[in-house]
Amino acid sequence: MRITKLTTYRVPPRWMFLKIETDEGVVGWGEPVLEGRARTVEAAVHELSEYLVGQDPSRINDLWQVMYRAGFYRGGPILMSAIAGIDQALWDIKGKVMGQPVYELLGGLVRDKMKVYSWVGGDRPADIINDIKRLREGGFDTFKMNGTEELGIVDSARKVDEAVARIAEIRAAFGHDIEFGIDFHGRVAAPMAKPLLKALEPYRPLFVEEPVLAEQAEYYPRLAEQTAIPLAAGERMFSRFDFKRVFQAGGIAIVQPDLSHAGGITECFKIAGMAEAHDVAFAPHCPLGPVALASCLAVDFVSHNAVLQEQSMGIHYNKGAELLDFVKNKDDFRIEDGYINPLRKPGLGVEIDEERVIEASKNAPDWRNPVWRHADGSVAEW
Ligand SMILES: O=C(O)C(=O)C[C@@H](O)[C@H](O)CO
Ligand SMILES: [Mg+2]
Repeated sequence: MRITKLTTYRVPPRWMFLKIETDEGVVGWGEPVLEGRARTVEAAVHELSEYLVGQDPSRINDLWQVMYRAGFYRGGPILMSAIAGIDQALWDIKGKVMGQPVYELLGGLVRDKMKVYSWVGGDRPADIINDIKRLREGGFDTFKMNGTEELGIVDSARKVDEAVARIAEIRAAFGHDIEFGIDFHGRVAAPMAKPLLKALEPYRPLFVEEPVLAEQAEYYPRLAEQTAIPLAAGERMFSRFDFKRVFQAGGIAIVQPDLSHAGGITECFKIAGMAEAHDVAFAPHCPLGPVALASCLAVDFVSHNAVLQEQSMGIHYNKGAELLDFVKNKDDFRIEDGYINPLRKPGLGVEIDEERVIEASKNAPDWRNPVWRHADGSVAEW
């Protein structure tokens, strides 16, 4: 079998699908995308296709190493997102050729179902209580929300109190009948992470995500020393080589690589293993589409330390399309009592509605995250 063609489709809300075709008619789908930089990743995918067309798609490990190493420069969000989507599509092809779901090719199930969580509250954490009430009716009991709005490198006790008040309100409304992670989303600088974590401590969130920006990872062990709240990070780390420093330094209790940003299934399966060796939980980041989610699940179902899976149903970013709009086998993604079952069809287990993808790709938006500014006009982390 040989790879014959790579086709990319940018689609709403902010995703991109990759179709890899072969000379034997087997097709694989991937989701190479970096939110807000879809066209850049698209260019990277087509540059990398020079290594792929004419090659045997079954040699995923060799193709991965060529894509990672042969271009001299490596790593980072763009190249690793491009490699990620290509890797996903190659695993999809391999599973279809062998008539097996990807998790079988990785050694089989370690669990019967996977716990998922849902976002509440949007960019500016508001209306969280009603969101939680609505989603609980759908069987969810685990959530994630933004912890703050814009926050200065050093900011007021009032801002800290506002952030904490929202969390206190949730605990007052639901007690510990629900669990939630608080995403600092890179908005909190090191000087404010300390007081904010301290003030949140009494409410015992399930985790605090990106307590500081990934480029400030040296603060993770220091912050972990001062708080019992499990710290989580990973969506802005892109390979084993980024994560190894975090494992060596300690401080992170949950790693959250994104299967569409961190080199795909081949790379994230290895990251999950590194995490397990360090007694760190694995909870892939996935605010994206169905192929990204299916790729996460393929690794979740073979990783003992996989604990939680993000999924984007109803997420505030999904304007113009929802998680399963481009999927034919929607039922396979059913969430019951906050859990999702393995996707048992061969490959990644996603049946893409190609006609719908092609139609939607004709006027795909160039999604961008907002540019936030502080009161003084300086750029604020979004
Ligand atoms: O889902 C999360 O945890 C996020 O922090 C969302 C963020 O990654 C946006 O997708 C960036 O555009
Ligand atoms: Mg996040």
